[in-house]
Formats: sequence, C-alpha cells, structure tokens
Amino acid sequence: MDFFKVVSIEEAREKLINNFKDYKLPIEEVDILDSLNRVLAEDIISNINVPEFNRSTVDGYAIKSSDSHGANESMPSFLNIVGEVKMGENTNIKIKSGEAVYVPTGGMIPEGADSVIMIENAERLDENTIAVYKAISPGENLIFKGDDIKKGELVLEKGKRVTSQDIGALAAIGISKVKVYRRPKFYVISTGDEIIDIDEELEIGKIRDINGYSLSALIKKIGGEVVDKVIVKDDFDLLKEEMEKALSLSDIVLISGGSSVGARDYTYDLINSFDDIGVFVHGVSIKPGKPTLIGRANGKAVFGLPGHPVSAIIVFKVFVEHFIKELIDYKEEIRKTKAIMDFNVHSSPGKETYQMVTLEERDGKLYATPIFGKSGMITLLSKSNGYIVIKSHEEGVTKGEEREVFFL
Ligand SMILES: Nc1nc2c(c(=O)[nH]1)N[C@H]1C(S)=C(S)[C@@H](COP(=O)(O)OP(=O)(O)OC[C@H]3O[C@@H](n4cnc5c(N)ncnc54)[C@H](O)[C@@H]3O)O[C@H]1N2
Ligand code: MOO
Repeated sequence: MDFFKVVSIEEAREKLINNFKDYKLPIEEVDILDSLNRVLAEDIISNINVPEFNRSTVDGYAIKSSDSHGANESMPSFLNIVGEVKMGENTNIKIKSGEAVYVPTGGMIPEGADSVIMIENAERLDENTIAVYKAISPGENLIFKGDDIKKGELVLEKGKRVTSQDIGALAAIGISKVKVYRRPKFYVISTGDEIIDIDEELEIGKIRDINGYSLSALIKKIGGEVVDKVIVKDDFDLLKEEMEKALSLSDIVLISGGSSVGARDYTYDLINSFDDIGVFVHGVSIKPGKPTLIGRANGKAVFGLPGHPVSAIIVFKVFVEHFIKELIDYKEEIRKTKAIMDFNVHSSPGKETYQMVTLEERDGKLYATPIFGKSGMITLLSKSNGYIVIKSHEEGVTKGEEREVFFL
C-alpha cells in the first residue's frame, strides 16, 4: 500500500469539488409544514403585498391625523362619525377632513385616513360625534399596504434552511408548497475487529462503536438521512459486500477506521476496488485527522474517516459538511463567537490544528480555555463548547489574544 501523500485542506477540498462537479442532489416539492429545516432549492418571491390593504393595528377611529393636531384632554377635537368598517370586509368609504370611521384591530383603513385614534383616546359623545383627546401623527396605529412584504420582494433565498418563522412568511404570501433539496443520504460503516455495538457485552480488548453514533447524529443535525449504520469486521470481502450495498443506497458513504496504513487498514484498497477514479486524497495536513481518505466509487463520494472519535468528527465538519454545502448551494452562516484566549497554546506548524476549548464569561468578557486530550477520547469533544482553528503558518496562540471560536 502507498504511504499517504499529505495535501492541504484547501487542495483536498478543491479535488473533492472538482471530482463531483456534476453531482447534484435532486429537488422535490413538499408542503410548507414538511419544509422545516430543509434547504430551499428556489428563490421565493412574493406576488402580493402583505398586507394587501392599509390595516389598523388597534380598535379605534380612522381619521386624518391633521384633524387631531392641538387636541388634548382639556381641548379635544370634535369629528363626525361617517361610518364603520366591518372586520374582514372591504370598504369604499372616503374620509374627508373633520370625519372619523370606526375600525376594529386588523380592519381596513378607509381612503383618506392616515392614522387611527385608539378608543381610549377618544369619546363617543352621540351617534354621530366623537371627541379626540390626543394628537397623533401620520401612520400611527396602522400598517400600510406592503409594509410587511412588498409585491416582487425576495422573501426567502435559495440555499436557505427553512425555519418556523419562514413557514409563517410563506403562509402570509399564500405559498403552500416549496421546492427543497432531497435530504442527502448517508451510509455509515464503522470498521474494526474491536468494535462492538452498545448492547453487546464489553470484553477486554473491545470498544463500543462511538463513531457510528456521533456521525449519525451529525448527519441528522445537518439535515441528512442515515440510510443505515453498520459495524463491519476488518475483512476485505465483508467490507466489499457492505460497500456495494452502501453505494447503491446512498449519496455519501462514511467509513470510519482503517484509514491509516496498518496491515488491516483496508479502506484505501476498498475504495479503489470499484470501477471509478478511486482514492484522490489520502492524507491531509490537519490535526487531528491526518490519515483522511476521500475517493469516488460507483459515482458516489466515499470518506475514509480516521477511527479516533475526535478526528472522525473534525474531518466530518471540515470536509463532509463542506461537500454538502457545495451540493446544495447551502448558505447557512457558521455559528461562531469571539473570545479571549486564557492560555498559551502551541501547535504544529505545517498543519491546520483544531484546538478544543471551553467558554466562560467573566466580568462581561468571554474567555476560551483549551481542553487537552488525545483524539481517541470522545470526552475531549463532549466537554468542550467549540474549537479554534490555528492555521498551518502559525505557531500557536498567545494568552490575551482574541480569536474566533466555532461552535461544535
Ligand atoms: N504508522 C502510523 N500509524 C498511525 C498514523 C500514522 O500516520 N502512521 N496515524 C495515526 C492517526 S493520527 C490516526 S487518527 C489513526 C487513524 O487510524 P485508522 O483510521 O486506521 O483507524 P483504526 O486504526 O481503525 O482506529 C484508530 C483508533 O480509533 C478507534 N476506533 C475505530 N473506530 C471506532 C469507532 N467506530 N468508535 C470508537 N472508536 C473507534 C480504534 O479502536 C483505534 O483505537 O492512525 C494512527 N496510526
Ligand atoms: O490524525 Mo489523528 O486524527 O491525529 O488522531
């Protein structure tokens, strides 16, 4: 077997994208309620104004604001009531100076009125007259036509992940179905003679499958579907059989373990045993995650993630999440914050280092403290809030320095 030829993260990402230029996830149409957390495959443009009419935000009298000027408790303005607007109905009343029309909250403002005086600031003196006790300005207590959403406005952009509030906006403009990308389908294979599942008996020498679970959870978190999650022994034929199935059922296959160069590390040969370009990245200058493999088999993307649990997760975030974003033009902002480093950290120049940290607020400032541990320890991740990225040309970070912390 070849020993790995380490490339930079940028080079590896470029190869990945170039080798899957034509691979796009199919688009499907779903009811808006089923679009929650899915990624939009179309721009949503409103073909109506919201609201479609000037609309009162209070119960009161629609008036010309100029008629209230100078009015107060001791010197009210007196206006003639010329009608009433019914909820949910059109009105063709036109208001002139000196006139008022009763409108309920959400009711249509009659033409000529530019404001609404609340009933508690007015008094009905008789059938036809009100006293206005307060001066109001134009636009007070109403929403103008199109104030919320304008006809022709871009309401939601292609590539946006749909939130509950987006579904409200879609309902407001009368859209009941939207086009979204199909969820990317993943097949997760954990390899190793030592790997057992949660419910199996833990004999000495065996370890429980962590990667199958943490990777499946990450897949769900980014909106993907886990077709299956399996444990396979270090046996080429068994792995080959499982891969055939994985490649036919999913878009992306993740194999954790066996990425290195030991005698029983079969992932490299496995990816190369299919009728395609095979492995195009083996070794990346990233810490942790150096033995990462990326390849193409039967037209599908295959990631050989290092077996160490922290490495597998970091490599997933750096490459698999990046790949998904490219496949669906996904535009989500990366969740991060700025924090002051509370310690000096040394890194290995030549490698992009992912250093786990915890965050703590003291005197109104946010401090990051590094967590140290081996990449084989899952608690290194579960105890941390996020990580900092130390670039390959840097030697580390200095106490007191401000850095971006990326949330896990
Ligand atoms: N001679 C060299 N040896 C190693 C190198 C190297 O450059 N030269 N790199 C080391 C680094 S760094 C890593 S990372 C590992 C990657 O190894 P593999 O991807 O081949 O993974 P395994 O050997 O199968 O496992 C490594 C470790 O992780 C445990 N593991 C595996 N799968 C799981 C799982 N699903 N859940 C929990 N833990 C898992 C496994 O038991 C091992 O302890 O290679 C180094 N070696
Ligand atoms: O690359 Mo390994 O992932 O450092 O433990």
